Amino acid sequence: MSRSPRLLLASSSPRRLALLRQIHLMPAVLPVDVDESVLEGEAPEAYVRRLALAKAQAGQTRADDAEAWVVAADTTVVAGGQILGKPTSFADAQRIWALLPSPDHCVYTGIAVIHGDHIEVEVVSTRVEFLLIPEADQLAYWNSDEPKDKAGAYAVQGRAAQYVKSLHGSYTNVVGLPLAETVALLRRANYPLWE
Ligand SMILES: Cc1cn([C@H]2C[C@H](O)[C@@H](COP(=O)(O)OP(=O)(O)OP(=O)(O)O)O2)c(=O)[nH]c1=O
Repeated sequence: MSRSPRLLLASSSPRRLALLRQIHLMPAVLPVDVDESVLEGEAPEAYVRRLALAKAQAGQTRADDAEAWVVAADTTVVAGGQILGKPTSFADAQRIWALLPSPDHCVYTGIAVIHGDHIEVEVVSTRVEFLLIPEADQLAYWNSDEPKDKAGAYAVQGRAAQYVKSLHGSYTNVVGLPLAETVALLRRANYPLWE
C-alpha cells in the first residue's frame, strides 16, 4: 500500500504507527526527542497536551516537507494522584503496578496535529480497572520486556490484557493513539483522508 500523502508521524512508537496503519493511514515516520519531565504542579491533561504539541513541533521543524501534516502524541498513566511514566527498573515497575488497582487508574493521551500554522490539540482519557499483578507473575512479566517502554509499566495489547477487568473509554487511547479523535483532528486540519 502506498504512503499517505504528506502525513508524518513524529514518534518512535511502533504502536502508534501500527494503529495508523490499521485504518490505512501510512505516514512517514520521524522519531523526535523531547524532555518528558513533569513540571512542578502540572496536571496530567496539561502535561500530555504540552508534550504532544512539543513532539509535533519538533517533527515539523525537522520535516523535509514544510507542508506535511504532522501527528504526535504522548500517553501517561495516572494512579493514586501520581503521573506514572515508564518504569526505570523492575523495582520501579513493582511500585507502579501496586498503584494501578486503586481500584482503577486513568490513561491520558495528548494528540497534536500541525499543518503549517494550523494547530489542533486534544486530550483523551480512559479509565481502566486493573487487577493486582500476582507476585508470582511479576518477574516473568518484567522479563517479557513488554512493560519496559510503556507508560504505567504495562501494555494492554499484550500479556497485561489478563489483568484488565474493564476499560471505560477508548481502547486505542490506552495503546497510545486514540484513533477516532486523531482522525477528527486530521479532518479539522483539512487532511485529505481518502486520497
Ligand atoms: C498504558 C499503555 C501504554 N503503552 C505505550 C504507548 C506509548 O508508546 C508509551 C508511552 O510513552 P510515550 O512517551 O507516550 O511514547 P513513546 O516514547 O513510546 O514514543 P514517542 O514519544 O516517540 O511517540 O506507552 C502501550 O503500548 N500500551 C499500554 O497499555
